[in-house]
Amino acid sequence: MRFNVSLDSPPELRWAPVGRHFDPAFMRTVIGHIIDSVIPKWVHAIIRPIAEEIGTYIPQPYEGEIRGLSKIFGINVGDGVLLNLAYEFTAFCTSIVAQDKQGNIYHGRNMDYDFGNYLSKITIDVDFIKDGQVKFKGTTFFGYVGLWTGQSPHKFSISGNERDVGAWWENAIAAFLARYSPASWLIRTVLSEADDFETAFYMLAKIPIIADVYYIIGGTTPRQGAVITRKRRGPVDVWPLDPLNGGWYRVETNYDHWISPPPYDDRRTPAIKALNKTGQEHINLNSLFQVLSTKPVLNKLTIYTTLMSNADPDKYQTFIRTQE
Ligand SMILES: CCCCCCCCCCCCCCCC(=O)NCCO
Repeated sequence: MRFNVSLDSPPELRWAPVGRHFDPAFMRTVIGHIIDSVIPKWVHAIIRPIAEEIGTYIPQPYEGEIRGLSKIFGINVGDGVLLNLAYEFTAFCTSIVAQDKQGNIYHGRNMDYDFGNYLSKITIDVDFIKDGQVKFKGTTFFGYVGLWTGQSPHKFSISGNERDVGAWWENAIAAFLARYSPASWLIRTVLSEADDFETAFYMLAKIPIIADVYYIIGGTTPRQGAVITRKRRGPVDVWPLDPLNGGWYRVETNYDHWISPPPYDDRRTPAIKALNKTGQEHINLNSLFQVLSTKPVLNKLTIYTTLMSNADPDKYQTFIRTQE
């Protein structure tokens, strides 16, 4: 499903046209289920009242959008905030950035997460419109205002993958109260504000965030692609494309690239094998889709696959993948 969201409308009102396509009762079922499963009871009890004071802690447009969405769904705004901070160790994603022989950059990602039976029904592609133009695109679960996947047309694309966060809530809430950005909000902020690949890269590497993450960025010209491994206050590692030395792609799952993935969750090796079999001369959005469809890169938790080619933004496309 693809929707337009107008950045020229006030944040509190801009999601209302999308809301008309979803049943609020179904949304409340999804929200209740995820809150009960994901948010520790102690976090819910302590943070919900704080989260209700959202104007104090949350910058625009996120504050207004979460307030507006909570009204549409008929839920407590504190719950709306908490769900928008959700960042889970059960998220197992794969992102790939690759360059073909002509220097074109392709970027794809699988979003693997629990609750696929619900979340596949509220996965949406959004064109964020400013002054009649698409300012940026993104893929999200309706109600989740951050972006884990998005593109600034003709400039760059970004995906985010979870980095081992363990029991992250405590530190994340502390960092949030110190006004660090949630990792998915930083992706959206960069899509909205960065004028070029270099600025986007710098912002993703440097701006403080509330939890560790991998940012995968692709550009429009040769060698514009990298995996940025982040801790809260800055970069741990930057792993750029290096096509002249065989590095025509980078695969990031949920483990530091310089460490072997655990044998019980090795999606990296099958992805690398599939990319090598494809070859740089045959990489394009179709073959990238095939790589992202190789098991276990594609697995029972995969909710969606998004494909992006920044020089050709009309090709931005998301496929729902939920498996039986
Ligand atoms: C204002 C109401 C909010 C309603 C939100 C409804 C659905 C939200 C579902 C939240 C799911 C969070 C997904 C995060 C996955 C993740 O951490 N990915 C890490 C990157 O791969």
